[in-house]
Amino acid sequence: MTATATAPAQIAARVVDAVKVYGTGDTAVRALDGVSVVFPAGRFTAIMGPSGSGKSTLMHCAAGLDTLTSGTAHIGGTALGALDDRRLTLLRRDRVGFVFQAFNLVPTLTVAENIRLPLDLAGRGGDTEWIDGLTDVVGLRDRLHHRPAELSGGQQQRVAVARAFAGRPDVVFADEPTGNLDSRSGEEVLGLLGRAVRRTARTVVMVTHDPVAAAHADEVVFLADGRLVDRMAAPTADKVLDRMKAFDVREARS
Ligand SMILES: Nc1ncnc2c1ncn2[C@@H]1O[C@H](COP(=O)(O)OP(=O)(O)OP(=O)(O)O)[C@@H](O)[C@H]1O
Repeated sequence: MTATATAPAQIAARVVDAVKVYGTGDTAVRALDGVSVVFPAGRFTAIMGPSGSGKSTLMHCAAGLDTLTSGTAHIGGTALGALDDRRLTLLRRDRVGFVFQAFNLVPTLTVAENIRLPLDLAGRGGDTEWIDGLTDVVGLRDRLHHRPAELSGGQQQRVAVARAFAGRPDVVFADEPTGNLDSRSGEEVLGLLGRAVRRTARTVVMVTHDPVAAAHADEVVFLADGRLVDRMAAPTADKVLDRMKAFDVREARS
């Protein structure tokens, strides 16, 4: 499988001056406090930070699952704030893939049907070569006619990864994709996310709290208190862990 004429633009997704406030008055929480970040196309980026630092909020707002209080979010060249609900739903369906901790497969459909679901929902036929290639990347060729309940957790998440890439999205957002998996299955899923990025020239943005998971990314962005505080290229688990320990020290002092 190779990058095709539909390869995305150089920036897959970005937010600029992103502010997200939940609630009002005394109970208001400033989950994002002026975050600007670019997610380059064809790269695997991990979002890390302490609990409550705004990782999921950033992902949800960047993916069009939630709206910003102020600032802008773009997928490719499209400003999400300019879209009405219907166009936002279509954008999420056609240009964004999702992988969640809980797999979220349709239990009554086979593996093959689950993988093709985004294309079928969009009424897009064809693309057999692409789906075939994806099936090989995730190593599920001999399971295509099984149902999710007949698969291990790791296999189910591999189906979810293939489904996320099925519609050739501009960007795949993964929220703690290994949170429900043992470490071996988790490693497999992370390895295949990296392979999918390299082999298909697609883009992955992954939220994780696990330094070992983050080390699979090309780059890690660090959030603290709703702000972007650092970026790290070519991460290793040890380097990421050291950076996270600095947050713990700072929190312990404050
Ligand atoms: N729907 C909501 N209503 C009110 N506050 C919220 C809501 N969602 C998140 N928050 C608050 O916003 C802040 C950031 O939350 P967020 O879930 O984005 O952090 P996180 O870094 O993903 O945390 P974790 O690693 O624990 O999942 C937290 O203080 C959280 O309590």
